[in-house]
Amino acid sequence: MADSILHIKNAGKSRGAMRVLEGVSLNAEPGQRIALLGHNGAGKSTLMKAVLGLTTLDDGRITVDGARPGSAHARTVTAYLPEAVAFHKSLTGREQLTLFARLAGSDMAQVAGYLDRVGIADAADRRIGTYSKGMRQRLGLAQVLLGRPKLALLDEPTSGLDPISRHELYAIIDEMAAHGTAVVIASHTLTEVEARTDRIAILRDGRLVADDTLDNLTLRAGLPTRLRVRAHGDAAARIADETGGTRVNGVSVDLLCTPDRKMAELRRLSAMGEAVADIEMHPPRLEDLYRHYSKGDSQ
Ligand SMILES: Nc1ncnc2c1ncn2[C@@H]1O[C@H](COP(=O)(O)OP(=O)(O)OP(=O)(O)O)[C@@H](O)[C@H]1O
Repeated sequence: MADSILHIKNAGKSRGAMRVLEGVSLNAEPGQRIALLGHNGAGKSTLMKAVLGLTTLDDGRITVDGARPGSAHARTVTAYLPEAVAFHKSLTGREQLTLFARLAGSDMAQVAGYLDRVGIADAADRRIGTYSKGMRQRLGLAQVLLGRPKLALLDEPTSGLDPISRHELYAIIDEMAAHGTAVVIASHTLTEVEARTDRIAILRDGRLVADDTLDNLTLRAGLPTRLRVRAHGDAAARIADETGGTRVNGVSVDLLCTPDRKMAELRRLSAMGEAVADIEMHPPRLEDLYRHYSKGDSQ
């Protein structure tokens, strides 16, 4: 698409005899938050490195804001947060970020504001060698923010962070996206990306096996929704009998129904009147979808 910041077309790469990327096409538009998922060794880091210009492709083409990965323009508009951020241990957080601002030609007056934004203002004048992993991760995020990138690549950004820090990090990612940055997040933490991304891309053995919104992936997978029906009095046996569901405890019955059968099933339950006290719906989670797409159930 013309207004994509990141265009990946048919990316292919071999390492020795192994094909680590094959026919991968992916676009990222301004303001989009894309989760890049895949098992260990699926090719996520290789793809990110190719976008950063740190490794070359054997086939296909990548452009970043119209430029070649690794070119001066692509580097200016791209920010990268590696999983394990490495800094000069002897510098303070403020010195490191000021150094980065100078190198990147960013506004140095904003350093304090970014340190505050990521929650390490109090530790700004301590040496990075004394920081916890989470604090280094926050400093890395400040560095990403300071570059005001059009494209941010975040590799497992929440690893090493406690639950509150994770929540704060996603709030910052949301803000970046709201300001137009396209954010690609490689992650294994499905519950987080489920709620906080616009699109899910799944790599399996170097191939992209899914790339869509969570809703569309759910529809296409056709995985069942679980209906948990709570019975009134002793009606559970009757409900299980009439619906073919499974009794799960004294008063409830579980029914699995595909998306196209869901409304019919609800109408049938509703026609049972007083026998049904309550119905809880449990649609498939990203975890179920991930398993479906990454294990090849989709083909
Ligand atoms: N420098 C390298 N030399 C040889 N093979 C490599 C190199 N880097 C990666 N590979 C191989 O390429 C494949 C893809 O690796 P990659 O690191 O891209 O996967 P990943 O999806 O990022 O995995 P993880 O979730 O474990 O970080 C793997 O089989 C890996 O062994």
